[in-house]
Amino acid sequence: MTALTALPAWQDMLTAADRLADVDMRQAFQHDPERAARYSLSACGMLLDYSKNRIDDAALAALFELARATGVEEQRAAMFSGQRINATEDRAVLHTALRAPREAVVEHAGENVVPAVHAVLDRLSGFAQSVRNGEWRGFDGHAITDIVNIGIGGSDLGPFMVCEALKDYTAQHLRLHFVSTVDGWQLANVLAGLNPATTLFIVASKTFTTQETLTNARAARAWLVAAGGEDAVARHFVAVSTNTEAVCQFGIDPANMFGFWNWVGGRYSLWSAIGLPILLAIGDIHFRALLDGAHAMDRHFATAPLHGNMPVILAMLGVYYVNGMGAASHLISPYNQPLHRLPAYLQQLDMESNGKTVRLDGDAVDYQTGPIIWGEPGINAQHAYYQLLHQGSQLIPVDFIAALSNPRSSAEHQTILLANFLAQTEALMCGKDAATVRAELSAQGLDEAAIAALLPHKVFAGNRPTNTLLLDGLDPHTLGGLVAMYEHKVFVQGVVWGVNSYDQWGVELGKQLARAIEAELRGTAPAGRHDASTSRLIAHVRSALGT
Ligand SMILES: O=P(O)(O)OC[C@H]1O[C@H](O)[C@H](O)[C@@H](O)[C@@H]1O
Repeated sequence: MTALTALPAWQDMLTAADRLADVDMRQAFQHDPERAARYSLSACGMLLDYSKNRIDDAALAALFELARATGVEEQRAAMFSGQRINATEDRAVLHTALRAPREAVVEHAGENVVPAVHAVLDRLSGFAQSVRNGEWRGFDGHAITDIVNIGIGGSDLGPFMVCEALKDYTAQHLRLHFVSTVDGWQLANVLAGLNPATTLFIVASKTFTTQETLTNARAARAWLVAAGGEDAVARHFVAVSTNTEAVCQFGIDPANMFGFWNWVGGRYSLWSAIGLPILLAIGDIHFRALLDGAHAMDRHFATAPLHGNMPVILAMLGVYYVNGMGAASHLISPYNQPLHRLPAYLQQLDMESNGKTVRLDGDAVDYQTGPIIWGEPGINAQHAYYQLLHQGSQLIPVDFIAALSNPRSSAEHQTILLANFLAQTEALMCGKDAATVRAELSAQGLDEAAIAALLPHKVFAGNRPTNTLLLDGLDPHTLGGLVAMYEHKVFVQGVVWGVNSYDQWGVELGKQLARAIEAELRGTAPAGRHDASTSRLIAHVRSALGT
């Protein structure tokens, strides 16, 4: 038994989950007229209603006690104050410093990092402004029309998600493109529509060693040089990285490089220079509003008591379902189309952070950790996989997310969208019992035999948990708060489970093996020792490649 499962608060959480696994939430609402108000809170332009969960005051008390007992408050203070909580990489975790106001003081290794953060931000703003207003010219004197961000993982998902989410704030005259995969189809497809003389490439890589990114960057560079010569590189390539040496080696002038720091995790980096595509798309004022929104959530997370703390509430509900009720996944259901990349972004944020089975102290866990995060825009999902949510055998907690203000959508569209949004959480909780189904079928004139045959298929058990998040609008400030809220949710869960949410050793093995297989596929290395399946597949691929 680990220290975690031996905690009285852990046992109390399990007891509460046992007691409430089959609670009838409908009855809980009937018995407590204050339930919806009591289990709701507003912060940072968002209303969170978590009343449609299998909880009561005692269960919540156990969950907050578990957070306290596992040191969430101490670890939170340690993170904000720059302690090296990413122990396996011996690094601080200070993405919160990236959105700290200019006058704030955040110490790292005895130095206030905020002035350096703002110095890079100011440089980025100046550069973005010159591209946006056409002062920055390409090799033949024309202004930039297209920006291609070349990056993967945290150097792609965050900027891409935000650029999509804030489309309404985007400069019309600049087109953004994101190239991430080393399936050369993607780069070829993007470049096919572009003019080298008016295209700016951002090579975004924290480490500047990522094979996919460097392969794409080399190909893009060759494409540019073929049109504009070597001298064109300085006008058309900028780099975002923590690795100045590798940027120089690649052939990008450090004057065209924007740096950040190893205390910013890749999946927590959209607030840093990695956010350059966002800055180019939405401009300085809106980018700073995004940072301010995230900062407001940082303050909320740092100061609100656990029971009134959005990220803590969401995190502990998640722990409750994973460990108390066996939920294996968690669905993210945004109803605003511009949030279509939010689930993918949160997949990396959550699963790369908490998809671990070894605790920080080196011991194996004896409990489940991070759930599978999945999702698509909600209304499309209603017409696809919601069947499984309503009548499937899995317990799948859902976050329903929608913006109240949606200026580009007509009142007609918005009303229908929100009606569906609300109806789903109601249906998931209330379900439809046999008596109601029977009455409906009988009103349709079905005879008793037909009713008996159809009835079990049309019953909805209900009692399925959801959180409802209503955003005032899908604006930069609120989006910043929403993203920061999920960052902190992941942090809290990581603390409870005792894992290091800030490393990602699990992605290394595949990369290591790929290097060896790559040489075999090229025919530059003899056949290696593989399992029979892999050897046979390598031979099959080699014959297709003709090597
Ligand atoms: O920004 P980079 O150093 O190129 O890294 C890009 C991505 O690749 C890695 O494999 C990690 O799994 C991610 O956490 C990271 O965001």
